[in-house]
Amino acid sequence: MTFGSRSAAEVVVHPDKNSLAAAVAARLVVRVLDAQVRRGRASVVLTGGTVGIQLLREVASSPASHAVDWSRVDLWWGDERFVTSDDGDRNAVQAREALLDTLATQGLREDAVHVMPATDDADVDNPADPDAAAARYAAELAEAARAEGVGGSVPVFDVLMLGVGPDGHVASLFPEHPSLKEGQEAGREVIAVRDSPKPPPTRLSLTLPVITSAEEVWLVVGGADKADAVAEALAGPGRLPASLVSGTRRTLWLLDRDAASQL
Ligand SMILES: O=C1O[C@H](COP(=O)(O)O)[C@@H](O)[C@H](O)[C@H]1O
Repeated sequence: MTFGSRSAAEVVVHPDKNSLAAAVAARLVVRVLDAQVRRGRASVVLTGGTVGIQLLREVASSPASHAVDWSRVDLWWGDERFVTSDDGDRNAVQAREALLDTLATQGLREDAVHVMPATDDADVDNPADPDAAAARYAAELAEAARAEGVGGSVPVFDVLMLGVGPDGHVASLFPEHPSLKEGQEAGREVIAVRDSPKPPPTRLSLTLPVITSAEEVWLVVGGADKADAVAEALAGPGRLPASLVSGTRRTLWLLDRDAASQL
């Protein structure tokens, strides 16, 4: 895979984490509606993390979300912790609790909820092997791309959301971690990350070329502990994975005032 064309970063600052989560939720509902009008369906890549999960709760309680036809939405994940499927550390478990259980009663199809593999999946040949799990998720992406007839190895992502760690990581792509370079050199869509600097140690992640293939990439960041990473990433491409992501049409940094305080 090659990197998509880069769009320039736009920055929107909200007063605090709560208003950030509510505003991103509203923006997400509109983006999904627009995609459905334009191409009949919508495909969203979810993130874990504090604000990433809080914004899902906001969607669940938003009257506007009833305007969406959830039976025509696909959900993917940017990264996942490679633990058992019921582990509360999993981004997918947190997302189900925050939003997806609600959307299941509003038409969201279970086969459109593309969770990343877990260590206890019955259909993973070697459940303990994160590389096999990464390959299986890559195959699921390729199958979706084939079904859409878009060519390439991943489907259209209308919007891909990311949190940013205080160290500048996005998804489970950590600065200077060997998996970052290895995944790219091997041309992989999904990588296994071992010895993650943030627990749990084993994770799965989309790679930079897949992330940058999304039409819109939204970096959703709240908190003063992220301010230095945000400022460094927005200064231009460099050491931090957060500085290397962009959407083909739009790159939005959605911040609270604390996260924006070093700009
Ligand atoms: O480990 C992870 O962390 C990031 C950021 O989380 P936050 O709680 O500091 O906002 C998150 O985006 C990622 O999906 C997750 O696996």
